Amino acid sequence: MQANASTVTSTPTSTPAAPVIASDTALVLVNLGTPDAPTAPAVRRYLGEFLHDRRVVSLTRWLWCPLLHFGILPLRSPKVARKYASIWIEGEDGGSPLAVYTRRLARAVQGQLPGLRVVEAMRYGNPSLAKVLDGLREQGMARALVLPLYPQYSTSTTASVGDVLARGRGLSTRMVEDYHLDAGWVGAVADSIRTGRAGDAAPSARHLLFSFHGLPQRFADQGDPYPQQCEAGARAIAAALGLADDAWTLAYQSRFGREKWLEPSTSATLSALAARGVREVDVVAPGFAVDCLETLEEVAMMLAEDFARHGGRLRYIPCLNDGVPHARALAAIATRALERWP
Ligand SMILES: C=CC1=C(C)c2cc3[nH]c(cc4nc(cc5[nH]c(cc1n2)c(C)c5CCC(=O)O)C(CCC(=O)O)=C4C)c(C)c3C=C
Ligand SMILES: [Fe+2]
Ligand SMILES: [Fe+2]
Repeated sequence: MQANASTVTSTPTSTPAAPVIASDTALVLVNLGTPDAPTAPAVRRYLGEFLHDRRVVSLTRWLWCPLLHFGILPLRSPKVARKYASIWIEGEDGGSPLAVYTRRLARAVQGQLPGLRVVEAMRYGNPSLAKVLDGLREQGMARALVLPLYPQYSTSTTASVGDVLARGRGLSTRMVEDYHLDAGWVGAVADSIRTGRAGDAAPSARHLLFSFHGLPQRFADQGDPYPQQCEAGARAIAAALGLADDAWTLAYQSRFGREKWLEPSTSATLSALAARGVREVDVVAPGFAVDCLETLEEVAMMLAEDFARHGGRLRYIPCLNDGVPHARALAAIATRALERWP
């Protein structure tokens, strides 16, 4: 079988999904990946794989490998492991939130698409995308529609998933490139914000901060469409909520390393809002399909504590996770992509 990796961009439509029945086709939901345990060795394994990807860090290996192996991995892994421990989900179906919610989301999407095999995979760590594709081929599947759980396209994330597909795994593959303006997804995020604000006396009196994962500015300078897609998506969600321009702000979080990253940063934006006398802020993170270290620990814990020190109250609005609106939106995106795949 000839491997064939090509791409599909999601169109902004809310057409309901017609039932898909395809016994030789699988839908693979791919997320970034996460450690298998909240321990320094497990975090080191995961970060080691992630930070060796040239799509993520393109520095020459002569410079980067010594920095990574003798500085970043030994110093960062124990610190980050403690952060994971603070958000780890206990129990039989437990684990890192990113893994748990991705697993549950795949089950929820499977519930929406009974005629199709739906599986989850991770770009780094387990279950590895390459192994999942090999397993599907061994089970007799001929085609895999790959849906990276990144609403906005970036070379550091989406294109890196494409790299795995381009290596060829004996399956015919297609990838959904982005869905930042998909009407079903925009509506689901807007509804989650409405739900978060449901009990408020004056829901739109609170400021809404869209916090997206950041990226080195260099990526944007080289043509990565990520910031434009974050802006367009946030504008569409704000419009769906009927928010005035001064009722919301967009910012970027999770800076890593010394390079200049996209601005403004979420933490500087919160300080500026506090300085302006804004005391009530809702933070939503529509770049993250499911809750993870960057939302639960960085935003809902650390940034909320910082904002409280400024006298404010930060309310974190959870990601869409494994909720039915999310599963429906992704199922509709996948269905339309399959309809365009003869
Ligand atoms: C140069 C480094 C990084 C780039 C570029 C980057 C882009 C990027 N990342 C996400 C989504 C996630 N990142 C997560 C964790 C994370 N990200 C980086 C670095 C870069 N990310 C690091 C080092 C880490 C690990 C944590 C840490 O050490 O601080 C996660 C959470 C994973 C989890 O286990 O919960 C997500 C999700 C996007 C969408 C993106 C580009 C747009
Ligand atoms: Fe190395
Ligand atoms: Fe990241």
